[in-house]
Amino acid sequence: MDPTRAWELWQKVRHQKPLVQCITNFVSMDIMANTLLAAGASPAMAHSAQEVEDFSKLASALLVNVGTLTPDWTDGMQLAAKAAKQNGKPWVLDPVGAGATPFRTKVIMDLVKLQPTMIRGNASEIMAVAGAAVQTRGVDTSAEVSDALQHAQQLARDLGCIVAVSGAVDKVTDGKRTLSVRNGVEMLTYITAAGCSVTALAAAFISAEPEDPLFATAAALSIFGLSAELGALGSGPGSLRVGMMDKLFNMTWHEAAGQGTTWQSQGLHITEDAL
Ligand SMILES: Nc1ncnc2c1ncn2[C@@H]1O[C@H](COP(=O)(O)OP(=O)(O)O)[C@@H](O)[C@H]1O
Ligand SMILES: Cc1ncsc1CCOP(=O)(O)O
Ligand SMILES: [Mg+2]
Repeated sequence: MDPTRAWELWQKVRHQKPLVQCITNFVSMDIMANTLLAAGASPAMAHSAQEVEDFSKLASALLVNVGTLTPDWTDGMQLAAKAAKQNGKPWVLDPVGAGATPFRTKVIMDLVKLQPTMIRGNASEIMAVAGAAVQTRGVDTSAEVSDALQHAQQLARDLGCIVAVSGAVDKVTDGKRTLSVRNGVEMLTYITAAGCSVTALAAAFISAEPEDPLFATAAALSIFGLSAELGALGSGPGSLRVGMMDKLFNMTWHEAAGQGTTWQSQGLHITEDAL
């Protein structure tokens, strides 16, 4: 696909500066908020059941992430998702560690019933949400994207939502069409909360392109991945975090289009899979 559309959507996000209401885990709060800010959105981390419904009126999108789950957070998650639906705001779910424990899986499946606009997880998380047999290790994947693809497509059809499976090549599907995103670096798997952050970025992108959440999700994954490619300084996860954040802030059109970089970057790389 021509990178122009993803780039223009990004500029729309920057122009609109959507407020993304984030109910997320303690590990990810900092990097997620900074990812949203660097890319041009506006984060607000607010999880109390006392205020999530009021926040929903202000926000352009909601992210729910179950990473560091405790029972006192689940009411806020449910209320926020219901309020987003009622207010016509997109909401996205990051089912961190789905399948790892019965408590976590039950909370996730109850949230899934509230019709998220998009679910993004790694391969084993998406397989667990789809009810497939998978041995979840924790929050990192124990499966390959190829193992999860058919489950993701079925899940998307069953729920009528977008499902994204991240990994070396990300797959984003509505159950009929599937997009592949070939951006990112393997070193991202050594940065905690990279997946959490890209899910939040997708919420921002979907709010700016609500009529095409499939493409908006792929665009967010592609931009996040390319920022990591261009920002990787080569020495390790610490510098990748910094370099990636800088590229989310200052990536140029030439870099997005894969032109004029000093190495072999192809730029934003989204393709549609053959049926
Ligand atoms: N092997 C890889 N090569 C390139 N990019 C990757 C790889 N694994 C994950 N990514 C990227 O890292 C980000 C987080 O994905 P992932 O590690 O699958 O999620 P999680 O952190 O939730 O387990 C995504 O943008 C994804 O595209
Ligand atoms: C390490 C950890 N533990 C609970 S949540 C969390 C962060 C997971 O982030 P990600 O799924 O993006 O790697
Ligand atoms: Mg994750």
